[in-house]
Amino acid sequence: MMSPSAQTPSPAARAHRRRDLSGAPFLVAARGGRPDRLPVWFMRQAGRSLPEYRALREGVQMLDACFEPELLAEITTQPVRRHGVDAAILFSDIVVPLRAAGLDIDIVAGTGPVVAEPVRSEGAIAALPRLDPGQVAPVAEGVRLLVDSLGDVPLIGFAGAPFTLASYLIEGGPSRNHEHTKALMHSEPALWHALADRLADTALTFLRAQIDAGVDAVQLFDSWAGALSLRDYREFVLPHSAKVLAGVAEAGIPRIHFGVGTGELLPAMREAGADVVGVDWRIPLDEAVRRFTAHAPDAPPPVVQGNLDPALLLGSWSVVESEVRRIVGEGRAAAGHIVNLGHGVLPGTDPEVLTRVVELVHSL
Ligand SMILES: Cc1c2[nH]c(c1CCC(=O)O)Cc1[nH]c(c(CCC(=O)O)c1C)Cc1[nH]c(c(CCC(=O)O)c1C)Cc1[nH]c(c(C)c1CCC(=O)O)C2
Repeated sequence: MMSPSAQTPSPAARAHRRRDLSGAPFLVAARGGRPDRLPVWFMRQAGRSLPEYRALREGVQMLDACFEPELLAEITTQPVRRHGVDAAILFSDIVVPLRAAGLDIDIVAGTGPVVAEPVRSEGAIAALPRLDPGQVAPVAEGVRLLVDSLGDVPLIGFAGAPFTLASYLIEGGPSRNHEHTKALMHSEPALWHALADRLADTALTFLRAQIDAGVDAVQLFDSWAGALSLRDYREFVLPHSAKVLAGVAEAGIPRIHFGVGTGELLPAMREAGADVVGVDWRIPLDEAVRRFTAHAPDAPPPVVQGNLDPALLLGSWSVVESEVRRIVGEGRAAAGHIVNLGHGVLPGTDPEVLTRVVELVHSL
């Protein structure tokens, strides 16, 4: 058995490990092209909707699973094998880098991330541990296993954006109104910016580790940004998300930026530096394109991802089919369209329905 250093190529060598999948439909569309078939994948495609996921996770804590290379690689691969999607997304979580850095944060099943001590003071922010790339080495190892095993299916890495991460830390767990976060943002802006900047650095370190290990694209999840006004988003959030997206630009791989309830924020989210913007189900894709173009007429034509309402997958197939056809039609207004849901797969979703959506999209 070679020593780890002999097995682990240098970051430069690892960066060259990236597969040449430039012809893959997901990457062609992400770069604003028209592939020979419409690409489709699903946010949270790995997860409790799959019996094989539930079997594998039996008795394994969520965050422990995220630090076991072979396990996270298998979980990532399950939806690719079952549905024939055009991209894999790394099985991880937005709180993984915080846990890796030593923060006392956990995931409560059915609820989400919970921190022992909400982060609301200058001292608590200063005490936040900084992430060392070595602390996410098991995730990077999982990426390398996937790069070697996924064949021509691109692998998407991801991180949580500063605002969404900050909300979990400040609120102490999931929050409907993010009131403590907004209060701190407005009453102690210097403190807010210090926290958001620290979280931007954490996201950057986590993404760079995934990129060096060979992911083909990255997605920045700012899931809860839709809670903000455009004014607050631009003042308090955009600069920090922009730091993350700019920080990974040199890798030359597509950067997807996504949030929920972001209809008013979409042009600003693209301005933050995204190559692709993920759109939720509340706004038609052609309307989203109109907003991008109105906001930045001289920018390159936008690439969009989405935007089927995940809840519809639990209803009748005839509705799903007509909605997918509508979304594909509206997506033609963009330079490139990656079909996806408008948010993650809901746990009670029948996996067969997801497979049928892939077949339908590939037939259009
Ligand atoms: C907000 C957010 C989180 N984590 C994430 C986000 C942004 C994506 C989104 O908005 O849906 C990122 C994430 N977390 C997970 C994925 C799936 C990755 C993949 O499909 O391979 C993704 C993309 C695994 C997970 N992360 C989590 C699960 C459920 C854990 C389980 O299996 O019990 C999974 C599969 C836990 C988690 N983690 C988080 C929440 C809110 C929850 C609870 C979800 C629930 O219980 O309904 C925080």
